[in-house]
Amino acid sequence: MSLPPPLSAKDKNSFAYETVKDRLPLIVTRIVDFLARHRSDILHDFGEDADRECKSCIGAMDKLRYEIARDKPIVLLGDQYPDVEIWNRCLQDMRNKGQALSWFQSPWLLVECYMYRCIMQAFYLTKHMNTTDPFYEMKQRSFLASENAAHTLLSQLDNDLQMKNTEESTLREQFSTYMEISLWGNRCDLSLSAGSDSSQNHDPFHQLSELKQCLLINHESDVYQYIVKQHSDDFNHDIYFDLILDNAGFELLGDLCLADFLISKRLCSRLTLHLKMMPWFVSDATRQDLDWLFSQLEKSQSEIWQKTVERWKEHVKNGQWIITAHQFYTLPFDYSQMRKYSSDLYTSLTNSHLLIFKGDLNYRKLVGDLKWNLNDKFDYALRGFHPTSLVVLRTLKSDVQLELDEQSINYAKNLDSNWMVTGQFGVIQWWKKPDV
Ligand SMILES: O=P(O)(O)OC[C@H]1O[C@](O)(CO)[C@@H](O)[C@@H]1O
Ligand SMILES: [Mn+2]
Repeated sequence: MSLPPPLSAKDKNSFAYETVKDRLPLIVTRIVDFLARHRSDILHDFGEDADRECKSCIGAMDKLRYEIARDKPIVLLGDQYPDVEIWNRCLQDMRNKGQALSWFQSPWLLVECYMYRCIMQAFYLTKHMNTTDPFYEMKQRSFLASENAAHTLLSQLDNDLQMKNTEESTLREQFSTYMEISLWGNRCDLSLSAGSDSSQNHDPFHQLSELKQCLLINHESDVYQYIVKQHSDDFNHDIYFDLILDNAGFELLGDLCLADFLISKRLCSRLTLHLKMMPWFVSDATRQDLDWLFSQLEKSQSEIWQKTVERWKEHVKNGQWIITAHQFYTLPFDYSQMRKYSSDLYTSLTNSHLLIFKGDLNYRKLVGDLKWNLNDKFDYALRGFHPTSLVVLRTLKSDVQLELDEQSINYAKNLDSNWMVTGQFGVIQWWKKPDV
């Protein structure tokens, strides 16, 4: 199988170059700010030892920034986190094959993942800060600034779920609505804006019809037909879905609304939510972010928020929602390598009827972050990652996209010359596993 080369910052006209040159150092700078702001609290709460650790984290961030800017070699990791061995083996293998290992010369996916892993290494090497999430303030702030939109969303969900014996056409419409709410929530990510505001201020339902024109691929009805078929093939059997989550905050809220809708309307009987095991790409959701979101709903004055979180906790308690975080999602591999490096995860996904992947990074990993042509086939780009049928809900924030027709390309280009990287456009792209 001949494959295109990986996206890389060595190509000076690429978004990868811009990201490694400007965006990544800015993200590291924001962590220095974060640490500097909290240093006196850390000293006060945990003493001199912790203060020294805070200083060492600041030093590690400065060093990281310098090494990125100077295109220094990528070196092996040295903390005690359980994934170190696999990371180092990957880096060592690349070195043995004579591949360049530096910030601007290596594949973009590798260096971008490596940066977040290096950030966490600095924290993992401390005694007092090894559970600190350097992005938590940004994530929480962005959710709190989206409170009105969150209220509108949860009220509408409450209405829709109260409706009993929903007609088929209404159910179909509601399915589209929650898919699109989840999709456009992906505009609210913080790594693209290097952590500055990305809150949702508008009525999310109102915006949907307007946003239709930004939807460059819409396979919603294929997905719906597929789900209906799963039910009609065997009325009584259990239907399992997996939702591979992306960002915390308003995006996560929208994803949970979709997950709730799918369970409550019995479109599936069990849904597994996949989180990240460590802070990742600034805004990606961890278990702590999910717990924090639940606590915000619980302590709210709003009856609807409280009722919603009660229902969500019930889904977890009765096993209809399974919450998990696998190490694979924070390794530098793309999804075609999952079977080799995390066969347990791959096998569990083969038991699912539908995988819903959220966001840009998941898309990059599905297609290997390679320099595909816009009209290349999505099926081909998956390179054998075929555990089960899948759909991606993604806004475009990097210069890779598959199977886009000429008309849509021209349309988007005319509206915005940077159409591939601003998050303005989105796709709902579907791949069906062939029947055997
Ligand atoms: O949260 P998402 O949708 O995966 O987006 C993260 C994207 O933002 C960027 O970090 C911007 O640099 C991309 O590299 C990445 O693909
Ligand atoms: Mn993300």
